[in-house]
Amino acid sequence: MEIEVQNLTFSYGKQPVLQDVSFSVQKGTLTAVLGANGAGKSTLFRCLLGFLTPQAGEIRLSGRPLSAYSRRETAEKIAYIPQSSEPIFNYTVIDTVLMGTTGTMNVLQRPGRRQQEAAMQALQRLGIEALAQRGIGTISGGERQLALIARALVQNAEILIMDEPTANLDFGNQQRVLAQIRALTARGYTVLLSTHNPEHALHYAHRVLALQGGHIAADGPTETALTPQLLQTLYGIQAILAEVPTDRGTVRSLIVTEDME
Ligand SMILES: Nc1ncnc2c1ncn2[C@@H]1O[C@H](COP(=O)(O)OP(=O)(O)OP(=O)(O)O)[C@@H](O)[C@H]1O
Repeated sequence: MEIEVQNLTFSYGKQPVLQDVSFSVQKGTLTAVLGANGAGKSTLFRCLLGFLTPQAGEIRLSGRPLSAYSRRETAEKIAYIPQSSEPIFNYTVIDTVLMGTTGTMNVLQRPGRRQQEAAMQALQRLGIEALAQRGIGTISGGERQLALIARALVQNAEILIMDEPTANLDFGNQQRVLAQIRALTARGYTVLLSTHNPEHALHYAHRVLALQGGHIAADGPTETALTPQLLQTLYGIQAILAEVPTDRGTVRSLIVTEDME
């Protein structure tokens, strides 16, 4: 197993956020983490990244306890990809990606040819190599999100943690970014991403992990775990899963049936 979480309990103060949470994630899979606002998705991610220390329980990455990893080893194993927002500095795309290599270098080292090549390769893998010399503030939100993913790829981490990677993206870029993320799992990357859009989980995720009230409300393959009952439990919304015929076969789609009047 790439990630194993056993009886994880975390609270910021007296208020427990995660209680006795256990799950495991296989290598090369895309897991969509669902849950209402405040359900604990980011908290779970911060625990997995070693930013927060749980009060109880254990996290294992590739069979080894996270607590046994040094900071550098953690950075080489697991990378965090934040939401794409307006950047403060207008670094070039390639320099932004190169920042991902700093964890693998000494403090005084500057990126060399090997790092430059790795950065270009990551841009190529995501189809945005033509943007290498553009300022990160002059490209679109979707392109910037892909650049942030490229930065995580050069970190050489096999596990990618993404906080709502499609927030702020238009409809087309949401699909393009998710398709690129899904393609990474076919290359052996393990991805956990949070999303507020269950359709994204339905179409792109191998697995769904849903949090509610500090506990796991669902955990399993998307086909079986993502049900109308789960959406009712998580969001208090009535929906049905419809089988829609398309020219590439039947596709499942969520339709909200709740009367919002
Ligand atoms: N630094 C903090 N100090 C105290 N409480 C916090 C802190 N960060 C989060 N919380 C609380 O912990 C709970 C879980 O927050 P978390 O950010 O993990 O939820 P989330 O599922 O990521 O939410 P969202 O979907 O709104 O981003 C919330 O009740 C939140 O108010």
